[in-house]
Amino acid sequence: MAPIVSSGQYDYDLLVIGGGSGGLACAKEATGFGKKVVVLDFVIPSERGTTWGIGGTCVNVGCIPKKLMHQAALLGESLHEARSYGWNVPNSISFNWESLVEAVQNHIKSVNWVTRVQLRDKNIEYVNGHGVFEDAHTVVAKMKNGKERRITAKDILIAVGGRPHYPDFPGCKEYCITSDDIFSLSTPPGNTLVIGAGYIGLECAGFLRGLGYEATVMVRSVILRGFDRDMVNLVQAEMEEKGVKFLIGKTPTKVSKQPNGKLLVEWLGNKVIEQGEFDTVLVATGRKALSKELNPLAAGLEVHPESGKFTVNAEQTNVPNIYAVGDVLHERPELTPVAIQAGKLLAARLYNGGKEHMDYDNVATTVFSPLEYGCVGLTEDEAINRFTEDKIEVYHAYYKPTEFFIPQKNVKNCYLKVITLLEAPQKVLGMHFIGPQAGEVIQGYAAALK
Ligand SMILES: Cc1cc2nc3c(=O)[nH]c(=O)nc-3n(C[C@H](O)[C@H](O)[C@H](O)COP(=O)(O)OP(=O)(O)OC[C@H]3O[C@@H](n4cnc5c(N)ncnc54)[C@H](O)[C@@H]3O)c2cc1C
Ligand SMILES: NC(=O)c1ccc[n+]([C@@H]2O[C@H](COP(=O)([O-])OP(=O)(O)OC[C@H]3O[C@@H](n4cnc5c(N)ncnc54)[C@H](O)[C@@H]3O)[C@@H](O)[C@H]2O)c1
Repeated sequence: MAPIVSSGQYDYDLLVIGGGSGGLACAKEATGFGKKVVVLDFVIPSERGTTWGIGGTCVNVGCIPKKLMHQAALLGESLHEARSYGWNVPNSISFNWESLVEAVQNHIKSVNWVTRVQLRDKNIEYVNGHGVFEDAHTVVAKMKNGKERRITAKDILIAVGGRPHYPDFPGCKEYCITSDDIFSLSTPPGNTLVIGAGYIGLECAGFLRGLGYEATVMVRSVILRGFDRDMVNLVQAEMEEKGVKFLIGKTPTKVSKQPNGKLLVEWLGNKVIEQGEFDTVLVATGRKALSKELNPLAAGLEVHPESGKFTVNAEQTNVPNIYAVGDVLHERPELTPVAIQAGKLLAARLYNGGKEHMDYDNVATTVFSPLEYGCVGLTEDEAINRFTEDKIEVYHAYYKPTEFFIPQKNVKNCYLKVITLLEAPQKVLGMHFIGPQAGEVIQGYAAALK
């Protein structure tokens, strides 16, 4: 392919900071419209020293390894169930953590490699450097070997995502791991305490238990804040039946290492300090945007004082030639399809006369708990608050997967809840589904709410 030349006074038409879901989607689309594009991607090692290749959070330390470990746990469950379907499964089935990590990491490396090939094929320049603003059209890429490169561009896209947040208590950064480390952990995690009861906390505790490890979730206030309460209760019930323990209303205060190598965790519960011993402590207390590391002031960029994220209007920041997509946006869902769609639509609007804007409402999402919970639209409480109770109708259905009966699996946590609006325009306001493959199923309904 002939090299693409930039159309103006700058080195590039578009400079993308962050080679993750949103940045790569926008870069690939823009180059398809004949624009000269450069992508900067750089991973600062985690507190434990973990690092990874191009592709961002989803590919390296997010959706992909998480989904693979979730699948490994489901397979273990199926192996045991297979006996009741006539399979002669030996009594001593064993699991090897190191083999799983190797398989997962090999898959990630293949995705990293394919991404680099795609960038080369599409004539997108990839710079493995950490981008820092010098002014609104100039970014300095700082390489691992200390070298620097000044790059100018007409448009700049910020797609730097975020990294795990560490709560402030003694021993946290020193002894705890995060989702950045779990998928490449070289030794089995053993008895694990997961601090935080959001998506990551429940998903990690779920697959660790499924792989045979003791797993405890420490919950500061509520499990899965913002999700439908009836459904969350079912997710919790299912996880407890599978052996996950929940410590509710507890806040961690200290982690220290014992002479035997175990981690002693202290927490505040019922006004007294309680404690427990674990092999691994995984912190999953939300994520922090990597916006301040960009030196945003140098470009005149404003960040939200509380979230530290960028507030945008149609993905445009307060500086007209600088845009942002993905996890770095204030009050937008931190989800891969959201980052990808926003990046693609932005490129189409900037470089191909596109008119379509990103719709951040009614985004389908799934919590990959052992029994998956997929949902789209409003929760029952949100629907009542918005429309009042007499204007909505809520349909409840227990769903009994036939395949659960032979191995005598509990069917009572499989559930479907649909919330509808009775008055015009009479529509579905929310759909919530817990059951096998809920993640795949619910995606198909996202469009139904439009
Ligand atoms: C454990 C886990 C599981 C998840 N599971 C799901 C899921 O099942 N489904 C789902 O939809 N979402 C999931 N997510 C969320 C999803 O991964 C993110 O929403 C998505 O990756 C955000 O994309 P992004 O482009 O905004 O940023 P990212 O994918 O995070 O990419 C940003 C990139 O920019 C790089 N970077 C940062 N600063 C700079 C800089 N100054 N210069 C150069 N490069 C820089 C980063 O190192 C990174 O490579 C999960 C997240 C985690 C942590
Ligand atoms: N399946 C998916 O789509 C998926 C999976 C994983 C992550 N994600 C995305 O990544 C984002 C981050 O996930 P997450 O689980 O880290 O965040 P989250 O915001 O979902 O949950 C954070 C949890 O930590 C708790 N917490 C916060 N500070 C604490 C403290 N100091 N002590 C104790 N508990 C504390 C919160 O109460 C909450 O329960 C999510 O918002 C989601 O958008 C999506």
